[in-house]
Amino acid sequence: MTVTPRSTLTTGGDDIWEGDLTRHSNSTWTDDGLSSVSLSITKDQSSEDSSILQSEEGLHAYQVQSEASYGGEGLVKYQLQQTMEEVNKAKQEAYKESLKRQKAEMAAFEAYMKARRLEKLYIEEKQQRGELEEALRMTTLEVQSLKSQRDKNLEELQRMSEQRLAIEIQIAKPKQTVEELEEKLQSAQNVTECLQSERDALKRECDKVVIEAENMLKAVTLSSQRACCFTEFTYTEIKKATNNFNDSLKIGEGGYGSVYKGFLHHTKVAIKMLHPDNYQGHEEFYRELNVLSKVRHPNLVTLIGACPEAWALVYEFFPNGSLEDRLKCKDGMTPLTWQVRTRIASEICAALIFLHSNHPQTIIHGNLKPGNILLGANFVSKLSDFGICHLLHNLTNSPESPPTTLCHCTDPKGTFAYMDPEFSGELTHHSDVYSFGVILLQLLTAIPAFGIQKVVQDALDKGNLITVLDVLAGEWPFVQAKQLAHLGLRCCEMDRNNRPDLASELWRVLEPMKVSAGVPSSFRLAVGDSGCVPSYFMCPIFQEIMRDPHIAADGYTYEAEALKGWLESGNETSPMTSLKLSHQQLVPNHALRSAIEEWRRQQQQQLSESC
Ligand SMILES: Nc1ncnc2c1ncn2[C@@H]1O[C@H](COP(=O)(O)OP(=O)(O)OP(=O)(O)O)[C@@H](O)[C@H]1O
Repeated sequence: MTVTPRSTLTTGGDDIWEGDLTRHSNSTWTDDGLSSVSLSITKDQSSEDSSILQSEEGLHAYQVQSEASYGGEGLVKYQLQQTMEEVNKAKQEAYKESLKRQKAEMAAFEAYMKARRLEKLYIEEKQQRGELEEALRMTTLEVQSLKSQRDKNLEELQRMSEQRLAIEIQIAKPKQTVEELEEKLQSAQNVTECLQSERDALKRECDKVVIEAENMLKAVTLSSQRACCFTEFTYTEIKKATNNFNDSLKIGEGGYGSVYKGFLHHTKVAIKMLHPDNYQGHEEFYRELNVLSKVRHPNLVTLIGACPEAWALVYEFFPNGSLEDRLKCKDGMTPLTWQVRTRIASEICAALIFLHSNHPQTIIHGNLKPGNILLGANFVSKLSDFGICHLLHNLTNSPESPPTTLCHCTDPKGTFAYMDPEFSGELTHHSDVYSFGVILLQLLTAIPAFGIQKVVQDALDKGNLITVLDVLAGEWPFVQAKQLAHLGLRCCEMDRNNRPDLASELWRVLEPMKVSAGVPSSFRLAVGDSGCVPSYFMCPIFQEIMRDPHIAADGYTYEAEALKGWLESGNETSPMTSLKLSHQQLVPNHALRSAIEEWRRQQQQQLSESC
């Protein structure tokens, strides 16, 4: 290979090679350098050779000259030897020169190689520099774009802070308004509190006045009631009648208080004393007095009198206790026959129809249960305990038609198992129908009230009603018992509107049952006597409207004169039941008397109006 290097090599600006060389060599080049070198120097070879030639020519000239001068062989030889030595010397010199040149050549070559390596490095560096410059350019671009983004962000930030400032200003305004409003609210609250305390003071004053007025009204009512409806007893009389509230005379205990058996004016009575802890008792006292002094019915308990001083109510005494006691056969009491039970069902139904159709105020009993059905002589049943009953104004309905929509809003007060499950603060006549249904089922079965509907329903479904009928009642006529069971269950319907109507549905079934049960029919119930004299105003003996009604030992009310005559003529039995009377004392029936008088007044008024 022939290499012609450039005249000047520059690395980083430094000259590394100078000269003008022409060389022939048999060398092998690689990128890393020279692997083998075989150089022949052409330029100076000619001058070397010429000096050798020149030496040989000089030797020859010398030989000629010395042969000429000395003409002898020894001298020539000597001169030749001298010359040869010189030639050898010259050759050695030439050889040394050649070696020197070769060395210089090698140095030059090495320098060249170095220059090549440097050049390569330079190219690489240059390439790297280009790449770096490109990267730098890209980075610069990126930086510029980031800068512009940053500028934008800064602008946005600036805008946002301006907005924030504006919002803060806006917020500050409502805050101020809120503070102002709060101040106003506070002052309004202060005014309200002042007004409230004034109102409370006024309300207290008003309540006081109302209570005073009510008390005055009650006092007036009481005094007018005293005059015609009941006898007033003193506390001393009550105390004496109960033998100083002797426990042995206590016959019952209820929500209102204790009930004592007692003797007042030689008459056996039941005295209901208010329990000291019963704060609602005063209300109940007036309510019961109010109802029982105005409403009369043979199957409603008769109130004989009261002792307002002791909050005591005095009733006719019921020797046969309550229906509850009887159904439980308490203290070995003889059980009630199915006939008596049937009659009791019809009597209580009649009493309820009477209460519900009362005019102008419908009366909802609200606490119907066997404990509040008292049994007099011959087991005539009477509804008692009107302490929580409700009077609903019934101005639109006629006296005969029971109301369908009237209701009274109250807290639940009755006994749970007898309470209308639909009761949600509204008491209507349907509530009494429900309780009556439970009583009907109890008359049939004598089992506890709670869950009785399910027991009877199951028995009916299985066709074995007979298994749940109270065997102590005797042999129930099965068809009648089944009819009563169905009636009882219908009364206990959850939905009020599905319960039967007492007057149109129940009474139609119960009245014929009562007759077929063999109960004396001479004492007709008021139900259905529309336009006529109520049957219970009539004396069963004289068959006239009573003027001085009195209760006899058999529990029925007679005209006093008629019964006295009956007894004086030697009779010791009841004119109604033909059974022996336990005693011959008569208790005035004030309530019935005032009802008759009121009825008479109305009749006269109607008569004079029609004239
Ligand atoms: N006139 C009466 N003759 C005989 N016993 C009576 C008489 N009145 C009440 N009793 C008996 O006293 C018991 C309690 O009476 P009553 O139910 O009237 O009291 P109460 O305090 O009104 O009870 P509650 O409000 O819880 O029904 C009755 O179950 C009954 O056994």
